[in-house]
Amino acid sequence: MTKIAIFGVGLIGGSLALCFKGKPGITVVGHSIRESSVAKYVDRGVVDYATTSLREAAEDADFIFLCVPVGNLTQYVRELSELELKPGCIITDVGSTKASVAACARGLGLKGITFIGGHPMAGSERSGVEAASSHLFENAFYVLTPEVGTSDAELGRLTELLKLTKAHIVHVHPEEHDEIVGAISHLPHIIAVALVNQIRRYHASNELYGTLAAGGFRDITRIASSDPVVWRDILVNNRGVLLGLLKDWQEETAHFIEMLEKEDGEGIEQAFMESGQFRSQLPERRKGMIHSIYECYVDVPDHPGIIGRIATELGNSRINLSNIHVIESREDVPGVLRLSFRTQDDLDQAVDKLGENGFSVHY
Ligand SMILES: NC(=O)c1ccc[n+]([C@@H]2O[C@H](COP(=O)([O-])OP(=O)(O)OC[C@H]3O[C@@H](n4cnc5c(N)ncnc54)[C@H](O)[C@@H]3O)[C@@H](O)[C@H]2O)c1
Ligand SMILES: O=C(O)C(=O)C[C@]1(C(=O)O)C=C[C@@H](O)C=C1
Repeated sequence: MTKIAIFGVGLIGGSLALCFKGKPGITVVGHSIRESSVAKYVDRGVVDYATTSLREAAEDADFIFLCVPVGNLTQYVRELSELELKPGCIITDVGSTKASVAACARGLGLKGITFIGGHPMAGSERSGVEAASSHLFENAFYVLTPEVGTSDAELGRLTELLKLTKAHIVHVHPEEHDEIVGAISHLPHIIAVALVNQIRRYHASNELYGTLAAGGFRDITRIASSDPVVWRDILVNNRGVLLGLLKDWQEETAHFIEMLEKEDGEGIEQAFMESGQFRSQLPERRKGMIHSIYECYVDVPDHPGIIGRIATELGNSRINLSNIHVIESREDVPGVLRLSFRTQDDLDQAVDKLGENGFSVHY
């Protein structure tokens, strides 16, 4: 029996657990520091069993996945290195930064066990085990950061196991990872949050800002709803890289200020042309968990029963709703529901159906 221990069964840990659980010869144990979380992991059927005991989860595990916020990773690697782990045990992590955890493991000079850093390039603005999905990693890239001394056999064992995620494994050096992922993931999160907070301030004196915010604003700001603690840790951990990237970002915005001051329409056109060309060349991710792509928003009067009514309308028409999320439910404003579907067809049918039933639906 292969025992896999998952520390932190949230969005990423829970999704990995779902990829492994129920596969022949595999037992998945979840670890949390909180009793209530342990019960939740088991209730939701994400793991075979769960415990708050670090020792019980780790001691006879073949693989240990650290899926806690980046700020807690090195502490776990240190604590695990002090335990009597199963010989050949592989410890890996899923943290969004790689240099610090790799340096920590390297510094410990682990004997009889191996640390291989990891980072699945898939996720969501949602968090917690409630958001976990066995499809999250399908067709995504999954970075591993093996060291010079990592044996091919150990790397092969982890790679073989990760086939269950249906992700594509790539090997990247930890420092190079942090530079690149800083640019394509961490910087965009900062920009999204800064933009939303800028508009939030304008909205405070005129609510039309929020009311009129449409597709463009929503498209660029989805990730501004990401988990504050997870992102605090990522940004603080990768601050060296990010400070450099933010200086470059200031240059980008300064360039726009200059073009606007000079009424340089040609320059603006050129900037849009170049960005559009580059973006269209990016490889398209044929995502397994496509539900987040097919979404619409429904304005709903704030009264009980409306979610049930919408779900029933769609169910009666055999339209498969994959997720429903209440975005705003204060008493003094109309609520907004975000409905997610797995296919464009389901989305189109839902928009028609809800429109026919008098709901105000928008993308
Ligand atoms: N969210 C994403 O899109 C994404 C994508 C790839 C990798 N990651 C990385 O995955 C890791 C987990 O992120 P997530 O999005 O699954 O977050 P999450 O909040 O959904 O899950 C985090 C888990 O860690 C536990 N936890 C929180 N604080 C803890 C602490 N102090 N000690 C022990 N456990 C603690 C939580 O109970 C939860 O089970 C992070 O390192 C993150 O950088 C996130
Ligand atoms: O799709 C999202 O919501 C994500 O934020 C996923 C995302 C990203 O920025 O692409 C976020 C953090 C990760 O470490 C990897 C992937």
